[in-house]
Amino acid sequence: MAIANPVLSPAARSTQAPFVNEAFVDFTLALNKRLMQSALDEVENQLGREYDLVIGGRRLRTESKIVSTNPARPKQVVGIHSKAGTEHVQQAIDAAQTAFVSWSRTSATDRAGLLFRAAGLIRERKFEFCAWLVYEVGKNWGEADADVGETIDFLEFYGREALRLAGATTPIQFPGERNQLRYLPLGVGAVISPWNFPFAIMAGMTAAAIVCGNTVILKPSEDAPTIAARFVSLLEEAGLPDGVVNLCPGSGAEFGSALVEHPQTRFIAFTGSKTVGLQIHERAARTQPGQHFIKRTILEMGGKDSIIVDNNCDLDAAVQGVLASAFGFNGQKCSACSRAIVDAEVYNTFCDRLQTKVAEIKTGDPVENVYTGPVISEKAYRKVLGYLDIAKTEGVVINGGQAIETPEGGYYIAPTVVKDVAPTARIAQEEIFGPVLSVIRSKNFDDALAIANNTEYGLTGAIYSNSRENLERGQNEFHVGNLYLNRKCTGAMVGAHPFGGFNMSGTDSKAGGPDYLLLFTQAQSIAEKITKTSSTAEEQSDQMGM
Ligand SMILES: NC(=O)c1ccc[n+]([C@@H]2O[C@H](COP(=O)([O-])OP(=O)(O)OC[C@H]3O[C@@H](n4cnc5c(N)ncnc54)[C@H](O)[C@@H]3O)[C@@H](O)[C@H]2O)c1
Ligand SMILES: N[C@@H](CCC=O)C(=O)O
Repeated sequence: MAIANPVLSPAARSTQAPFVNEAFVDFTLALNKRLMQSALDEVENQLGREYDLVIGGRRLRTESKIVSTNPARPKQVVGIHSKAGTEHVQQAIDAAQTAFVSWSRTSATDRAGLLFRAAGLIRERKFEFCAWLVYEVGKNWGEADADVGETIDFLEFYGREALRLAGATTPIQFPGERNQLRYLPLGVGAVISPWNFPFAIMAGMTAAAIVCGNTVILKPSEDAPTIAARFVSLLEEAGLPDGVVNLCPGSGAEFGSALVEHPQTRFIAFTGSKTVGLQIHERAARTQPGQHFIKRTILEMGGKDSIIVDNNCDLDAAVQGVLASAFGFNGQKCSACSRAIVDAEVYNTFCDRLQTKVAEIKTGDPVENVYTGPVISEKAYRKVLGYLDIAKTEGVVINGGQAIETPEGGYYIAPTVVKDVAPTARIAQEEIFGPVLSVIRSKNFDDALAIANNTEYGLTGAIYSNSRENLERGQNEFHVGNLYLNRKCTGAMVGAHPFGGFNMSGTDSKAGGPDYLLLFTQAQSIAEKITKTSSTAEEQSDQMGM
């Protein structure tokens, strides 16, 4: 199915044009609403299909399956996926290794071209991909569009970045030598992705790896394999050679860890939880028999992100920013605000205004495009409900605090605000990854900064303040990878907000930034002495001082 979007971008952008972020779809326009509705209808007709593993371009069907279901209606099957077991690891590595021989020698222009064509195809089918995200992970239309838009951005951005890297030179040419600096691919790598940005993060890590000449085994989340399968098919349509991306949905603990430990896996690009990220870090560090390189790990992990609300700020803007950051996609973002640290002078007013606004949030089936939908799975639902029990002992619940039951049995939890939470309380320290916000009172700005820095994480943070001095102090003292001033702490844009966290939030890889591709390469420096036989006419005349 190809649903074109005549409003936004009728044609793929010129690859020569400077990068610009993909425009968001305006769902208030009747035409876009209609296009989205018909995409939802068409995708609904495709739910429940079977998808195979893709290894070396061949489809492989397994007995064992991963069944992906709609979190809003858990009985609705989105896709049935062949499940890679540990026995598929070697097969996938071999296919990737074979493909590496030619893909690593393919020009940067051709590799970037693949990304640009894929971006163009996704742009043409934007509503269709949004619909898949609505069904598979419960995003509302705007959140789905942001995920699809970010995917296009990653493809367009990394394509251009690869061309830029291909033109790298040494800062100087040493007299009498010809000096080169080349960024070579690493080899075969693992891409292990989470379910919460199942398109953008999965496709972004994959695209970055392959545009540098690497080949990969892609292991998407068990909660979102369908979007990955559709992405790999689209890459094939865009001209992906066999074996460059090998799609292996599988269990993280089994297939994922076997892949990480394999002696031929040269790098692991992972985005997910702290616990799994640290396990990967440890396993990858252990040298396996036959391994002759140090594995590289690119690990982006969880967050416990704070917004500081200063006593002199625009309080309505702060309420709005906290609400959007805490409850956008039900707080299921690593960047989500789960701690509002509010100055004592404005604390009560802030809590009252926030309570009123949160009470207006509509929760329901994302197909209807409501603000918040279900959490991803029964496991997540149970985990968040467990934290709601803890919340009742650690603060005063002023919104939500319970599940919302529906006839379809969706995993809904009411947007929850807990005030008077101590900075060291469990709900103020542990990543809940659901619609639960703790509000913490601070004595003054110093106290607010100390509280903001008191978790093991360091991903995003924001400050609402009208004091230049405090905003500047925040820039020096609020220790997070992505700091936002007088705006929400979610919604990083490719190119503008390179994304990645400090401390236990990860290796600060800065996805969507100018340094990201370097992580997927090894730089080689070549120096050739200029001799009569090796030099060009120009170099010979330079040598002779002409
Ligand atoms: N920092 C970021 O950029 C960022 C972005 C998105 C999500 N996240 C984080 O991701 C988490 C939510 O995603 P999730 O629930 O999918 O995370 P997760 O860690 O449970 O799973 C992530 C991926 O790792 C795989 N996996 C699980 N165990 C493994 C193992 N032992 N070895 C190898 N792979 C294994 C999973 O199958 C999945 O594909 C949250 O903590 C969130 O903060 C971080
Ligand atoms: N990049 C996203 C968060 C990704 C993690 O979940 C944001 O900026 O909100």
